[in-house]
Formats: sequence, C-alpha cells, structure tokens
Amino acid sequence: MTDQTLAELERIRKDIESLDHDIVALVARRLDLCRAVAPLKMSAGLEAHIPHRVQLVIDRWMSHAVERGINPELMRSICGQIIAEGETLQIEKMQQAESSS
Ligand SMILES: O=C(O)C(=O)C[C@]1(C(=O)O)C=C[C@@H](O)C=C1
Repeated sequence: MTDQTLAELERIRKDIESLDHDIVALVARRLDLCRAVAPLKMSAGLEAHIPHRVQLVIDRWMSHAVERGINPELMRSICGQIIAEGETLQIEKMQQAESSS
C-alpha cells in the first residue's frame, strides 16, 4: 500500500468515526424527545406504543432509504429498534410518574 493510499484510508476512517459520533448524538436526541413525549401521552390517555405511528415512521425511514439508494430493510430494522427503545423509555417514565402520584 502506498503512503498516499494509507493517508486516504486514514482520512476516510476519521470521517466515518466523526459520522458515527454524530449518529449516536442524533439517536440520543431522538430518545430524549421520545422521553419528553411520555407525560403528554399520559395526560391524553395514550399508550407508549401506537402501532399506526410506528408504521408511518418506519415507512418514512424506508422511503428516505430508497431515495438515497440504500437498503430499506436495513432502515426498517434500525428504525424499529430505535422506536422500541423510545417506547421502553416512555413506559419507564410513565411508571415512575404513576408510582410517585
Ligand atoms: O409519535 C409518538 O407518539 C411517539 O411517541 C414517537 C414514536 C417514535 O419513536 O417515532 C414512539 C412511540 C410510538 O409508538 C410511535 C412513535
């Protein structure tokens, strides 16, 4: 491998690392928003899991994936897991609010 190839590989790896950092930060922000929604859903008498919303959000992720030429099934899987984690956090927050009321 030439020095130039190695330098290019290193540069791209740094870009990947930086993007990974941003992706984690975005997921954390999204989960914070999901947590923030919990009291509103409680006062509206809504459950954490809302199937038609889940479908809508997953469809949107998959459609963005198709637009960007990446595998929509990958996005279905990632999005499904992120939504499930948000729902878990909402349920925890709802249970905490119930037990302290
Ligand atoms: O739309 C909501 O009610 C949310 O709480 C957000 C969200 C999501 O992560 O997009 C989370 C849980 C619901 O089942 C559906 C959607």
